Amino acid sequence: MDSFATNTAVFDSWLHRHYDYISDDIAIADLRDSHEGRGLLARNDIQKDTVLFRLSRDHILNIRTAALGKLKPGNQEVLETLNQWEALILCLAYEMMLGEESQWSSYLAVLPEKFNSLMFWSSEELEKLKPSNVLQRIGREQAEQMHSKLVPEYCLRLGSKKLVEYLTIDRFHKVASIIMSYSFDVDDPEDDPEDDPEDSEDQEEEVDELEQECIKYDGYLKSMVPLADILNSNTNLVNANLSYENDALVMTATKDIKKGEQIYNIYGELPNSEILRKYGYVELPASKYDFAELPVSVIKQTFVDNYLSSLDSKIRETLFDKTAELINDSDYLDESLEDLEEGIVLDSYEVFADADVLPELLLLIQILTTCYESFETDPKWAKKLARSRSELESFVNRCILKSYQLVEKNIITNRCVENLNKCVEGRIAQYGTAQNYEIPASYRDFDRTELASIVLRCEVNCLRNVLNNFPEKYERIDDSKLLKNVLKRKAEADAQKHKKQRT
Ligand SMILES: C[S@@+](CC[C@H](N)C(=O)[O-])C[C@H]1O[C@@H](n2cnc3c(N)ncnc32)[C@H](O)[C@@H]1O
Repeated sequence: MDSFATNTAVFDSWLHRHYDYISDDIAIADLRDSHEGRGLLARNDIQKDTVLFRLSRDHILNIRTAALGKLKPGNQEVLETLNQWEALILCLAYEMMLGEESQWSSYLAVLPEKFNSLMFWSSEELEKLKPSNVLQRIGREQAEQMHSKLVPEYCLRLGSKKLVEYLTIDRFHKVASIIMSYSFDVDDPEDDPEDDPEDSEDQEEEVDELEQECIKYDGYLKSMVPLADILNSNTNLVNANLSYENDALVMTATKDIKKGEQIYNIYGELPNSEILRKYGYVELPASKYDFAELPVSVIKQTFVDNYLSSLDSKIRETLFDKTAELINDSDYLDESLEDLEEGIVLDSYEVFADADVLPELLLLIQILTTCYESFETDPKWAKKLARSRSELESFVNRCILKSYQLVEKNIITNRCVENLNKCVEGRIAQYGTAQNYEIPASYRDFDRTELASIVLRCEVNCLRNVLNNFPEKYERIDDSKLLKNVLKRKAEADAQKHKKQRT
């Protein structure tokens, strides 16, 4: 037996000694051949709704059960002032430091030592993921800040000098990555809703944002759940679900499962970029929840490049920035779109594989199209607007109003669709050769270049979907009527001016 198999066997016997119930129809399997590490397989046919295993809350690892929480009186309270990540990192690192002495040593032995998640990619490797926005979500700096907050101060407050030495930055990244890919957010049975500051108006103002970020007020505990975390994930093949009962956690089959089939959980409705970032693998041929992102910078470039070519590029950029700022500050949109707290001008817009274009993206493009088609009718006037905020404001507000009234009724103009497509094409062009990468049909031991190419190609597919399958629910109309409407006042003012000049 190699150490992989020995560790599995020791873990399996630990599970059978400690857990309330484990069905004989499931077994931990060695899936290294298909590059999935360990996983859970069905040994016999399993019917939908069958309980696969049940484990008591005493055997999950979190601040309430971990040795660090019991090391000295008051540790529970100190841990509760931290956020979920900080507290569980300290608790899990402490168990790892204890090694054989840890109550979870058989479990710790089956946790990974090597990682493919993005935190462990070099900067050259990360370059291969350009232009995906996933690069903005790696969080190395935040992790380093967290490390300097916890080590040495909190290790010492919790009474462990040894943990200061043990928890080097490299170990910290490993422990954090294990938590990222293995932990569950389990409701906290000890949570007293009365303690929740959001429920008490008097307390609400006293508790500042930082304090609210601590475990005390969360109502759940980030926890390591042995066996539940042996399940691999598949957004398309998911056939099991973990539910939380009062004193136990229960894994149940959500579909009929055939003998020999793998039992899959789902780690979240995540696109391949996020699956790679957090878990270090990708799904083939795609995740059910894939999306790409259309940055507002691409929208700006598209409008700046395609309109008002007779004006200086600086003026064109200023005009876009001011127009976008006015759309962002619009009181009318604020009131009309109560659900959209952040407004419609975002840093980027998610473009999903199999869903409609986000309504806020469509509305933004329709408003910009109405503004820019109007500007194009009189570039000199547009140049003047770039300098006069009040004049630009009243015109942009008119475009907002008229565009909103259309989009609200699922009507958009032909030019709006053209502009949306140009923005999407502009984004696709940023993917360079990844546009044509062929996603392999089956899993093999992908290197990081291949993993990056798969993520990029999945994003391109989402973008192409907009070009090829624009939702039919939108009626398309010619732009002329809308333009005439928004330009009515300008036309009247222009006519007045001409009249004056003639007399
Ligand atoms: C919660 S663990 C699942 C158990 C894990 N396979 C193990 O051997 O410990 C999550 C990790 O499993 C692997 N994994 C999960 N689902 C996978 C899949 N569909 N394909 C490949 N690897 C997967 C990834 O390495 C991921 O970081």
